[in-house]
Amino acid sequence: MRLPPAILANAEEVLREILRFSAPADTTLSRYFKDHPRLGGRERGAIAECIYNVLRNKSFYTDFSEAGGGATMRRLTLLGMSDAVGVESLGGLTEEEVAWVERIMQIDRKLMHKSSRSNMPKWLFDKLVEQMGEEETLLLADGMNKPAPLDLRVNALKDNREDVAAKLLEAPIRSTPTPYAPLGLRVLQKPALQNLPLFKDGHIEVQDEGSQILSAIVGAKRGEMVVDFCAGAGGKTLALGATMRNTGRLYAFDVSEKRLSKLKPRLARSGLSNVHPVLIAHERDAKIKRLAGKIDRVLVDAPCSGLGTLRRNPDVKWRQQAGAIAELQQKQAAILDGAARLLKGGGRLVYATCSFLDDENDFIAQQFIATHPDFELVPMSKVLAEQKIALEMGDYLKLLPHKHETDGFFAAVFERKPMAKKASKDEAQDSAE
Ligand SMILES: C[S@@+](CC[C@H](N)C(=O)[O-])C[C@H]1O[C@@H](n2cnc3c(N)ncnc32)[C@H](O)[C@@H]1O
Repeated sequence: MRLPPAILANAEEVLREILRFSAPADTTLSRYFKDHPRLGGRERGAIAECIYNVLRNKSFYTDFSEAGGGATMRRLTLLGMSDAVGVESLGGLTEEEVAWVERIMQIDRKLMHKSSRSNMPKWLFDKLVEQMGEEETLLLADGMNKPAPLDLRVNALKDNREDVAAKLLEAPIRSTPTPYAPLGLRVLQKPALQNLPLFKDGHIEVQDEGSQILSAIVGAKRGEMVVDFCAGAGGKTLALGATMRNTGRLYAFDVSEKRLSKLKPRLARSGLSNVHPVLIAHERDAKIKRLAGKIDRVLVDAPCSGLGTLRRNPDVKWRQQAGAIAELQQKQAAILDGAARLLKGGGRLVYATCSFLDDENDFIAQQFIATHPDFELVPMSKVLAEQKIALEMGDYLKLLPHKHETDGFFAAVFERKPMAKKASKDEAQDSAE
């Protein structure tokens, strides 16, 4: 059955708003659906897919939508919808529009100019070509333009991967073990999980395999003192707490009360009682100073451009500005420096981002080592071997969708050298402040 013509008008209306890029696309879309309760499930699905198609393929679509007659926004919507449901499923199109869409759909996208083919803003395309070459940039762009699969992490406190897979199958939801993360399951469809007892009782959490790997390389152990410095809504906190088998102390710091408040219901489901959420004002907060030199492991999942999550949030590449990266770098370095003070001798500091830009990754890691002689880099190959994760990496973790089928993630691990007597005394004084 064809979709009613009004759906195109709805999609065009919300697309116009989203392309102003004044708010994240998913926020605008949810609000639009709330304001239009009469839209049914199929219509909502088609509109959402149309919007995400436009965000993923904006350069390609725009090249063709700006030429010819008719309003550009209508043409963008037509292309997004046709890629979503097929032009034959759209009601209310003129013959001319159908012919135009069919013509565009037949174009071999590989023949387009490389920058358009990448569907990225020019500054980002140029930066990536400089960083990894043109061929790799296009592969990355293609990988980032595919929707992400749905990954789950099994809560080892409550269940194991095999049993969860069997229980999911009863639902019936088919899943396969993730290739690298030991507790991950990749779900082959996109089912609603919220009402499943497995979810409500905290046996599973939704978490990209990359994020699970990142939590694993922190290497948190039973009885340790651990800090998740930028905990947000606690995706990685929950994984760390379970790795610690609900023992020791795990501090979840963040400057955002709103984000930390989202951790609470997740904590309740998870069964963890070793987690202590702490709202901090900034990375030099007195609450942090009290713990200086006392912590075994610190994860800094730093605020970043978020470009590694383009599979889920394709609007990020259009919303992010080239100039914002320098500002982020300053913040990243400051947070890392603040977090480093927490570690005891022999303790490990993990710096992570969900970005694939060297500026936010290698650069920050190298700058940290150059300015912190009391730390040394632990090669990622060593860290991964310790965790028995079968991934080949050099000094750093660099996960990319076209290579590992995960979001884009970066991580570097530093170990604090055993502290000299004087340094320990200084830290003790710090912590007394
Ligand atoms: C990439 S997000 C963290 C995501 C989270 N770890 C997770 O797994 O869901 C970065 C977080 O850093 C927080 N943040 C920003 N500035 C900070 C600061 N100075 N100290 C601590 N956290 C900060 C942000 O509020 C945000 O929640």
